[in-house]
Amino acid sequence: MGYQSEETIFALSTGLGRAAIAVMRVSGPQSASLLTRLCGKVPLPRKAVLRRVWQDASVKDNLLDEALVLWFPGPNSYTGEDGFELHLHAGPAVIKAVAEALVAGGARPAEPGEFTRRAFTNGRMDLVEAEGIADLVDAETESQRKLALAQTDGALSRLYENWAERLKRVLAHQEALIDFPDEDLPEEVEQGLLNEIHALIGAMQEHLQDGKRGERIRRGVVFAIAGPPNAGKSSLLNWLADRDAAIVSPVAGTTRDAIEVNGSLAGVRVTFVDTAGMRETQDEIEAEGVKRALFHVKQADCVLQMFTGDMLPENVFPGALLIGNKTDLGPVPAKVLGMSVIPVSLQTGEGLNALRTILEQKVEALTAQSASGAPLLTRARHEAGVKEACLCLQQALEQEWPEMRGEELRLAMRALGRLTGHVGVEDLLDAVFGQFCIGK
Ligand SMILES: Nc1nc2c(c(=O)[nH]1)N(C=O)[C@@H](CNc1ccc(C(=O)N[C@@H](CCC(=O)O)C(=O)O)cc1)CN2
Ligand SMILES: Nc1nc2c(ncn2[C@@H]2O[C@H](COP(=O)(O)OP(=O)(O)OP(=O)(O)O)[C@@H](O)[C@H]2O)c(=O)[nH]1
Ligand SMILES: [Mg+2]
Repeated sequence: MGYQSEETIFALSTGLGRAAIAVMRVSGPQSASLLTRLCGKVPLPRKAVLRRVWQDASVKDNLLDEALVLWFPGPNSYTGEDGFELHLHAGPAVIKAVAEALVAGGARPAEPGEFTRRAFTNGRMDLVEAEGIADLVDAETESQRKLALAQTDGALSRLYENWAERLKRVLAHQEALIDFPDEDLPEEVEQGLLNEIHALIGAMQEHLQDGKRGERIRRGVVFAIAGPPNAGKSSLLNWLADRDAAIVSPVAGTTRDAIEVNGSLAGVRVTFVDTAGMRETQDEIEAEGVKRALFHVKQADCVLQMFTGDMLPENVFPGALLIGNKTDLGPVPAKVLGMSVIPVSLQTGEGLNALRTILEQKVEALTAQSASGAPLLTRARHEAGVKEACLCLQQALEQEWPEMRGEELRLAMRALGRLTGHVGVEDLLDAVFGQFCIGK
């Protein structure tokens, strides 16, 4: 059994704003007495019942609402402790009155992510699965949903746990070599151990090299739109956004600040960043805009490099897609510096369907799952942990002394343990759960 929380917490688990129903969620040791206080008695576990909700049901004082009530006794509930839900009429006054009744009964408002934090502390899920739940709540696209769901289901946890298991066996063999150096342990023990370390390093490197795919799906694929002034970059952004997000004008140097628009392509979340036209300029503000444009070009997963037939680019940004605009005014070459050009006219719409298809293909290529179907790396926290474990294993291979090798193996083990939250993560928890929304 995990620890027992002392405090009973509550939060509105459904969003604010006009709605029919609001779910008030409660968890902690005083749940049963609170539920009795508000509704008179505790219903059967997980059976929805319709009850009147009072400020104090024992004296039928001050009726607050009529609600659907669900009782979730621990330890098999979401949080692992006693809890209940009130499905209320979603008026702000109802919610406020019920919150006040809960406070009067001894509960306090929950911190962001506190329900899931309790689920973690009570051993209902590990840290990677908890992060998956936060991502599932935030998921806006189909690919984000699938990635997060796989993670809540433990696919990524199982990968990390499998490494930790294998490492534990390596460490046990290493300890045997330390404790019985002169005994006749078979030669194969040391060779087998080294082979396994190599295999683990290989698996970790493959996971890391699976690149930024998982992170791209989770955070969105970023396209930066760059090129000289007046090429039609803001016109392209507005077409992609399907609204007037950026100012379009015949004046060269119109856009200064980078303008970001979110959308979805091929079921993937994408961000398009329109930037200032790049040129030498005396204007201080425009120069700052150009600086920011270069920053976004560097950060982007793919650059949409725009130009027109009368000002061909002298160089191409790495991995860029070349877009030749204003075909209505004159032809653009089929190739520039050996690279194919996508001809379009934002004015007439010519070539835009083809462009959309190319962008969808690009997004698919940037986020494609590996053929093995192995779970993807999704967060910088995981990347750092796997990198650290991998580095320790590489250092273990370089140690002459068995004791030193053992130490590096233990450090690798610890790095993996911190990933899933099985060891020494107290310092991490505020950072992980602070990113959740209230009521989760
Ligand atoms: N109204 C409501 N909808 C919800 C949730 C919730 O807590 N409340 N969830 C929460 O995020 C998600 C579903 N997750 C859930 C997880 C466990 C249980 C549950 O009833 N557990 C049982 C034990 C089940 C068993 O082990 O057999 C229990 O509480 O006794 C319910 C929902 C999404 N939808
Ligand atoms: N004829 C024609 N004009 C276009 C086309 N696309 C954009 N324009 C015009 O070109 C001008 C510049 O367009 P913008 O989209 O503001 O260009 P920009 O690249 O964002 O320019 P800066 O922000 O100054 O760097 C505007 O007057 C647009 O209406 C096109 O395909 N054909
Ligand atoms: Mg512009």
